[in-house]
Amino acid sequence: MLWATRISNIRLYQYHRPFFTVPHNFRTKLNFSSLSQPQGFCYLDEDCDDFLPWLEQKAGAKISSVLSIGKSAFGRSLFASKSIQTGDCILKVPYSVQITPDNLLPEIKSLLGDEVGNIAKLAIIILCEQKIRQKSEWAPYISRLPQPGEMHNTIFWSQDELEMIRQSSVYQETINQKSQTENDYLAIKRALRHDPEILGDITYEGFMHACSLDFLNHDGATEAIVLSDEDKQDSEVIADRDYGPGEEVLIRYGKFSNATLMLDFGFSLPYNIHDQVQVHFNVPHHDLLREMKIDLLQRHRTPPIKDVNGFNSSSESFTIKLVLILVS
Ligand SMILES: C[S@@+](CC[C@H](N)C(=O)[O-])C[C@H]1O[C@@H](n2cnc3c(N)ncnc32)[C@H](O)[C@@H]1O
Repeated sequence: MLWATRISNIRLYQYHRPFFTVPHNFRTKLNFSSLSQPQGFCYLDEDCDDFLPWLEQKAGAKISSVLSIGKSAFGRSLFASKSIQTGDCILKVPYSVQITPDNLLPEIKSLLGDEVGNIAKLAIIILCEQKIRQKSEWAPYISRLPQPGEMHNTIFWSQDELEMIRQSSVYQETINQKSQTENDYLAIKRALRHDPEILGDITYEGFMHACSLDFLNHDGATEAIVLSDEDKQDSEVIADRDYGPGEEVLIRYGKFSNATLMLDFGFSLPYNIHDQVQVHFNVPHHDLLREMKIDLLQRHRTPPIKDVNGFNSSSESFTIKLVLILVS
């Protein structure tokens, strides 16, 4: 599902997805952007030649007449197949070909308690479809999902790798996310214990992988938007500028810091205009400069970008864009 993304506030790829796997309440405005390929490389992905025709047949409507699926340094990507003008609708995806928690089979839905959230429900759908392989009505999408080794979100990092970021807030967020995923997995196993064949031998690793499926390459520096229209029941992508044939077209997952991109999507950007660092300070009450330090921190803090992870803040935690050097 080349363009599927786990879209949370966005999420999703983010995540996140023609045939987006989208928790319904996560459907939101998407911003679409473009990065020209300075190296001019655009490899068409012949393995995906049948994907758009399949999707259009399923939707009973044209999805895009100006995009092709290709490969770039970011993996599978979208390219302009012909000239595109600013304001053109590049992509129109009816809700009917977007996987959402509503696609969960009623017999499974009725077994799950409220504690199972939308991302976990999407994971169950993906696992069920994977289980029936070519019989799945989503097979052309499911078979193109990234393989576990291709995913670099921090929840897939080994403990040794995580140790390298222990000082960062991403470390704790990763631990929290792992524990949430494990709780979801156990809740699902409990709920389906009387019908174990529904999911087959679902392992925690398989579940974790399905939970993280996102599809769409990201460029954070764009103001162009795509709207999901509840009345028209579709999601549209509007070009924010002109494109020449062969230029890569990217979506903005959200105004995400590198910490969030690393946590949720497994990459970070060298120049990220939305980057932020959350710093926890402990300014002791006996510190003679306490007031001055707190005042400095208050004045230079920046409102944290509200993103999908909701990195926790406390009165002693400040989100800054500038590096402050405090000398006591
Ligand atoms: C939603 S998928 C997009 C499709 C993906 N390229 C593929 O081959 O299936 C998201 C993944 O694409 C890659 N990606 C997307 N945007 C990127 C970027 N700006 N820089 C590096 N990797 C990116 C990351 O691996 C990310 O986890």
